[in-house]
Amino acid sequence: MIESITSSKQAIDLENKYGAHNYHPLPVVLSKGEGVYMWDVEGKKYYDFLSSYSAVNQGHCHPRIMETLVEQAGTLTLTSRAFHNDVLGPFEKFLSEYFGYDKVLPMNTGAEGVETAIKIARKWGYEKKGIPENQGTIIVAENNFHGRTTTVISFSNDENARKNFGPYTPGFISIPYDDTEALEEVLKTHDNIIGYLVEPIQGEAGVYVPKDGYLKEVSRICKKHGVLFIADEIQTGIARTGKILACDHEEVKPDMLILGKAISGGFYPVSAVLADDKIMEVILPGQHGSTFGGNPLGAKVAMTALNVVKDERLAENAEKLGELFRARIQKLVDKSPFVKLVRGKGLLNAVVINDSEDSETAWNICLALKENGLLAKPTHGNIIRFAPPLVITEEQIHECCDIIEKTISEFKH
Ligand SMILES: Cc1ncc(COP(=O)(O)O)c(CNc2cccc(C(=O)O)c2)c1O
Repeated sequence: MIESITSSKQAIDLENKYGAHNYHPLPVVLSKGEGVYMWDVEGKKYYDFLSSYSAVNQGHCHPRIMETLVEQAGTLTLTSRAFHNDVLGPFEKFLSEYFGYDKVLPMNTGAEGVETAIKIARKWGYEKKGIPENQGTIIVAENNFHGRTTTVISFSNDENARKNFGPYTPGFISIPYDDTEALEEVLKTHDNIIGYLVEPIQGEAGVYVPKDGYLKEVSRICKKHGVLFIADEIQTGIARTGKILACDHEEVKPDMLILGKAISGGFYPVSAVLADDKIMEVILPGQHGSTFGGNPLGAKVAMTALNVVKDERLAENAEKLGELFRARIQKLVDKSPFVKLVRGKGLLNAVVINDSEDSETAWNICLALKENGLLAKPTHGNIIRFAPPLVITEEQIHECCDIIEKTISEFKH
């Protein structure tokens, strides 16, 4: 029997009783989404300022993507890779040309994309670079977030994400983020380095935007030492930061590109690893894959979702309205005791609340924002991420800044 929900409390009670408690959501139960808006079970309307962690850049239930989903869902959803189908090839060509790589390996979730990139990079290290088998090392950045699988949390330094999930996968070394001297030092003092896996902007760590030129320098150093620059653009990609890719701000092309989230506009899990032939050719039949990887339904949805990004000039909109957002919130920084700073790129922004890491202030401000019709959530402790769908208008950004200003100016500890 499927229980129909008539109240938010009823939904939350069901989750508490029957669901694993692996999240701590804000106390709101959503039942409808459209563009930049979501509605809860009681019919209250909200601005979505999280976009499902940048998976809904095109806005909720985008009509063009929905039409593609419905049409393909009634035609052919899944063949497995045991057989060909008439969508995968066109999808792989479309994605390769859209991002400028020779080949694509399609998967489903972001973490699967990261795991896939690690496997390909390792194989390249052993078979192309001549690193002794099982002795390869991939450099990662401290405070990284690349997903929740066992290998990925093995190189996390977030104790909450890794404690009691061991034994951990070896073969990773951490360096400080936004520190190219540390990268160069590791490359000079360690053998068997395969590559550097890094987020162009660290999202979960709290929207840490590196110094201008960081990515260009990372690319130069990796080339100089013959190691792979592996960019995880799962959260920063697909127009979120004001360019199609965050790497585009510095006109660098990573050796391996990992995509997910908004590649399919929030309709269907699609992720992908892109690389040129000299890297991707190390993967031979039977060496990697997934039941749903590259399926016709997800592939068709992703092509429409990516066309929407360009047709609706979402990167340009993110660039313009991101500047406007930060300028408005900066005024708040100047006058409110609660707001320490605002930072970000395009429409990936965060506000650092003027309180200790372990305070409840950021959480309580998000509760107050919810009451005022805007949904956002702290990334860590005292940092609130603000990331609306990229279809937001100038008028809506101003209305949201009004809500944020009102909420913070009325906020009492
Ligand atoms: C940079 C980056 N890389 C990999 C992942 C993993 O993607 P998947 O979640 O699709 O496996 C992310 C995901 N980012 C992210 C951010 C906040 C919460 C959550 C969550 O697991 O609820 C995920 C991410 O932000």
